[in-house]
Amino acid sequence: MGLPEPPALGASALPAGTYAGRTVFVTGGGTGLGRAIALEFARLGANLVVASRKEEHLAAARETLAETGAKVRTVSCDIREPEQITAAFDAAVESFGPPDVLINNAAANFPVPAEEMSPNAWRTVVDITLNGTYFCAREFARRHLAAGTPGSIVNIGASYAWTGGPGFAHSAAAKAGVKNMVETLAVEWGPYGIQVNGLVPGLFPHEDMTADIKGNLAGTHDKDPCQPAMRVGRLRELGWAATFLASPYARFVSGHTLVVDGANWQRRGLVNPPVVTVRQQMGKGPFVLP
Ligand SMILES: CCCCCCCCCCC/C=C/C(=O)SCCNC(=O)CCNC(=O)[C@H](O)C(C)(C)COP(=O)(O)OP(=O)(O)OC[C@H]1O[C@@H](n2cnc3c(N)ncnc32)[C@H](O)[C@@H]1OP(=O)(O)O
Ligand SMILES: NC(=O)C1=CN([C@@H]2O[C@H](COP(=O)(O)OP(=O)(O)OC[C@H]3O[C@@H](n4cnc5c(N)ncnc54)[C@H](OP(=O)(O)O)[C@@H]3O)[C@@H](O)[C@H]2O)C=CC1
Repeated sequence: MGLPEPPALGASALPAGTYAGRTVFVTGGGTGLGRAIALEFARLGANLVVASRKEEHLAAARETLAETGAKVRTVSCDIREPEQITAAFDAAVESFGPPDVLINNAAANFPVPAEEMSPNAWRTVVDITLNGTYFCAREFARRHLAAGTPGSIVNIGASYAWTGGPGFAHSAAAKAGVKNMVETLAVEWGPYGIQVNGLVPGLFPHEDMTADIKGNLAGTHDKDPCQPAMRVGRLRELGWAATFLASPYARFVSGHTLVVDGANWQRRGLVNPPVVTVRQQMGKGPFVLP
């Protein structure tokens, strides 16, 4: 049986118009989970700013969000580059005024055994996932602190921030940093009216997943018997959690990271199954020095 299915797409726990007149800035909002999150804010009346590198992804955001009637601005931006982030926020202000909410969703990841990872591969994932998240939060907060206005930040994380992530050493370390940053920044910026929270998706397969990750998920299906929920996450479930965390109904929630994964990260057996190395899971032979 597993956990019941959620209400249908289009339903909402929050009152209609909760975000009317508000602007939400979503990094990586043209694909997968970022687009699903942006969609839920749009349904609740927000203006959306979507920032990422690729025009095809920005076009996808415009197309999806247009269906809701929301006003949308897309901006080309690599979050590794602080000056591009400043320019993206300037563009947001030009269209709608200062963003009220920042969804730090953009990230990078690919499975690779730690011993095979190049220094540049490590740096790239940490630079996008950890540094880029901080640079965006910094830009958002500086503007609010200078103006004396409140705001809300939601950083998208991953449960291997707590558990470690064999096969994803770079991303797991970066996400641990992201979770820790939530706790620090919530305290530093709370006195100025800025909430900072984390939101951790469990397994939410989607069409935009990179080939590497899709390939490794080939055996996973909708009613996933490997998870306590006996199913994977529905994209709207993450969108609903994000709209709640950033809403007026969650004003006293700050410094918290909410896990939306049907308890998958808590799963343990009475007896451990045999260890299968990351190399075996990825179909690789023994490591040899190049
Ligand atoms: C093993 C079991 C698997 C189970 C599956 C479970 C899956 C659950 C995952 C749940 C958590 C998910 C977290 C996520 O973050 S999902 C988000 C993923 N989305 C993306 O990553 C989108 C953005 N990604 C990218 O743009 C690119 O993939 C990249 C991160 C590589 C950045 O692109 P950029 O153009 O800046 O970088 P380069 O192509 O120049 O590459 C930089 C270095 O990285 C090396 N590299 C790239 N890909 C791989 C790879 N697949 N394996 C090893 N190394 C890789 C590349 O060679 C460069 O290094 P060098 O210069 O040294 O060659
Ligand atoms: N899907 C899942 O099951 C899980 C996802 N997560 C987290 O959820 C979030 C979304 O993941 P998901 O939707 O699956 O992944 P996607 O690969 O679909 O999305 C990643 C997004 O990040 C953007 N991005 C990547 N690098 C940069 C950059 N340097 N500058 C700006 N934007 C960038 C990409 O856009 P562009 O290429 O246009 O730059 C893309 O839209 C991530 O934080 C991920 O770690 C966590 C656990 C599980």
